[in-house]
Amino acid sequence: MVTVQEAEAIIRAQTRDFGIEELPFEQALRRVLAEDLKTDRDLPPFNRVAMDGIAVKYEAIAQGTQRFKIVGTQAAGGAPLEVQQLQDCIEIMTGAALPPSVDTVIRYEDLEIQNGIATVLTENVHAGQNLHRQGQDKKQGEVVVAAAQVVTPAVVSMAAAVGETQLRVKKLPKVVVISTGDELVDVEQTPLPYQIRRSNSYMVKAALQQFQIKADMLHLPDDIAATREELRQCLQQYEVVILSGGISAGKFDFVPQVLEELVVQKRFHKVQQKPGKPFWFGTYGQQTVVFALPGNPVSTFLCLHRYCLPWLHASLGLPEKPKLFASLAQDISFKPQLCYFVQVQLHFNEQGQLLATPFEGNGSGDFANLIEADAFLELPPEQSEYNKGEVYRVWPMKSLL
Ligand SMILES: Nc1nc2c(c(=O)[nH]1)N[C@H]1C(S)=C(S)[C@@H](COP(=O)(O)OP(=O)(O)OC[C@H]3O[C@@H](n4cnc5c(N)ncnc54)[C@H](O)[C@@H]3O)O[C@H]1N2
Ligand code: MOO
Repeated sequence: MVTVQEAEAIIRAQTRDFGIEELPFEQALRRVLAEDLKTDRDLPPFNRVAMDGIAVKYEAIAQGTQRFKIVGTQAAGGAPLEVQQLQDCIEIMTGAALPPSVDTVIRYEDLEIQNGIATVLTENVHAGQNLHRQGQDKKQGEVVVAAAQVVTPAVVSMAAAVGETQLRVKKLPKVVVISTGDELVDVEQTPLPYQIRRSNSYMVKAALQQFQIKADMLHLPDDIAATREELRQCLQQYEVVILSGGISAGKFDFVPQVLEELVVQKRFHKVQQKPGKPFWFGTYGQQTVVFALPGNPVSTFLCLHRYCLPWLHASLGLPEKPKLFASLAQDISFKPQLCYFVQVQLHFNEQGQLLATPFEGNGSGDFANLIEADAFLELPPEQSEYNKGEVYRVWPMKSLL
């Protein structure tokens, strides 16, 4: 049996690189960017008018001019107009490129316009106001989106703005998610009184969809020959195999034995933790990584979030996420010499501290509890009493805000 930290390090040492592919930027959402995006022009590319109103020479305002003759109107997208006289102005719209002959924009709310004359109603006009200056945000050639980050809607908009219509992104691995056990029926079927619906595999598949991975699904009956044959094929076809169930001490728990027969190299079996103690991890050649997760749904869920998703994150070239910590909101005791991943609900107090209130449920079969729990708090095995106010690492399963 390995410790949680050993398991983490062993898995981390098996980080893979799935390569790079090119995609139209509109299809790249939630993929991991594999190149820096640079601007082809300054941002903004010209002195951009930020308010609808008039554009004037500030010199006229400084000399006390309040009435300006309107000599033209410039819409956004229009070529810049010329303003020659000090008392002249143009009407100009948000998004227009400020002509070089003017330098200050006064918004309509501070004006009265009659018969082609704009009268300034405020004393409060500053040189260069209401402008978004050329290159103020980024200079031409500067990196606007660094590689190794997830493509978000903001990244898509930036790709569009700089004309990067094809993006280099990290390739996704081919993944199969496998459920095991004769008690499980597919979700379309009506279970007999002693059967249940498969749910783990859908949970794993859904978690992978966050990375845009479209995993295949497979179910294995409690039959050693079928398990062997199906796993043999999966090891050839997939880069990641995620199983749930069939790995502990039961008479039909064939998975570890079959994996070893198929020369999957066992990296560990059993982790000093609760839930998820029977977790099995191995590798097949250089290509395939096998996560055999315990079947109890909370155990599957914990192992997926604590080990598989961070491995995937690293394999896709994303930097490690900052560690999060929370303060226990009440005492809790746990006697076994195991790292206890206790389910908690989280909230921030008025001092901005993150507090974790244990929300334990009925053990690793109680996945209804996961709906209301926000996170797992990682309580180290050296202790059996954990006191209110002590700070521990927290693994959120939902957005914190
Ligand atoms: N004698 C021992 N028995 C058990 C031990 C042990 O150390 N000695 N460990 C227990 C622990 S801890 C866990 S966790 C489970 C893990 O067992 P398996 O990984 O072999 O999982 P199964 O026995 O196949 O299933 C356990 C449980 O989970 C349900 N399950 C499985 N797959 C799914 C799925 N896809 N969707 C929904 N539910 C699923 C299954 O029906 C069982 O109820 O073993 C303990 N036993
Ligand atoms: O570790 Mo098992 O996952 O406790 O139920």
